[in-house]
Amino acid sequence: MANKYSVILPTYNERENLPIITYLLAKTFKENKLDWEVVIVDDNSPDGTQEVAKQLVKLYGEDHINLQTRAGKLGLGTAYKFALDYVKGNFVIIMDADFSHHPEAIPQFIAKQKENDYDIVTGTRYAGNGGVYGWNFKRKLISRGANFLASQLLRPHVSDLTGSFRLYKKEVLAKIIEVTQSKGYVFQMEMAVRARSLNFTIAEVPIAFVDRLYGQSKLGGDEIIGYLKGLWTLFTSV
Ligand SMILES: Nc1nc2c(ncn2[C@@H]2O[C@H](COP(=O)(O)OP(=O)(O)O[C@H]3O[C@H](CO)[C@@H](O)[C@H](O)[C@@H]3O)[C@@H](O)[C@H]2O)c(=O)[nH]1
Ligand SMILES: [Mg+2]
Repeated sequence: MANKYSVILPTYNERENLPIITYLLAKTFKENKLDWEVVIVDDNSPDGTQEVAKQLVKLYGEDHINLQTRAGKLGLGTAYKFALDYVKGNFVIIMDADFSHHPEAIPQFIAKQKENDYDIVTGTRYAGNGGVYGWNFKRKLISRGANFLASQLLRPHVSDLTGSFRLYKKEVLAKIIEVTQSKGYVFQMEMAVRARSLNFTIAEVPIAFVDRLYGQSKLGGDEIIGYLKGLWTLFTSV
């Protein structure tokens, strides 16, 4: 059976970004002759993201764009969990909808996965020629601090624990999600830690993370507190 790649795109107020990211995803998959779909999970964004998404379903067809909606903002972690039920591909790519994760890296993820039939390929900003562009000092410090804390407590096997541009075998993602409890941004870190305890193989691809062009980040104080709580729970339980 030929491989199919399902991209899960969680959206909250991504009206401007969604058409362009979808266009670039479609272009990348077509150019590389890959079977693809995008599962959009929109949490009733007040900016009208859903109206834009409905137009995209018409434009690209239901086979390629699957719009799923929830009644309100329920968090990034639960969006992936929710989307998994609708995924038709045997591989799943999770990424942000705001261009911080660029579709052009996807062929590299796929090539890396094939090198050794890896279970997971994760993008890293903190190894090789990876990097972060456009963030202010405070945001860089939060991300570095989150990774440093986690690296001290959890001795990770990946260089970017909080990044969220990743490729999974679908059944691997399902097994990890089954045992992952976090609801917010901390989800990414917990998934990487669970992947290790379940003995899945992980490879890394350096990525350039560029801050969003349109709209605002949804990372707030409550997410940071959620991260610290999640980190502590993992430290004391894994
Ligand atoms: N459906 C849904 N989508 C959400 C929610 N919260 C955020 N999103 C979507 O999730 C993606 C990431 O959100 P951003 O608000 O752009 O995150 P960021 O601050 O740029 O954070 C990035 O860096 C973090 C630290 O490295 C990452 O943990 C995070 O995943 C992301 O890559 C975007 O597509 C955004 O619309 C939510 O509650 N529900
Ligand atoms: Mg972002």
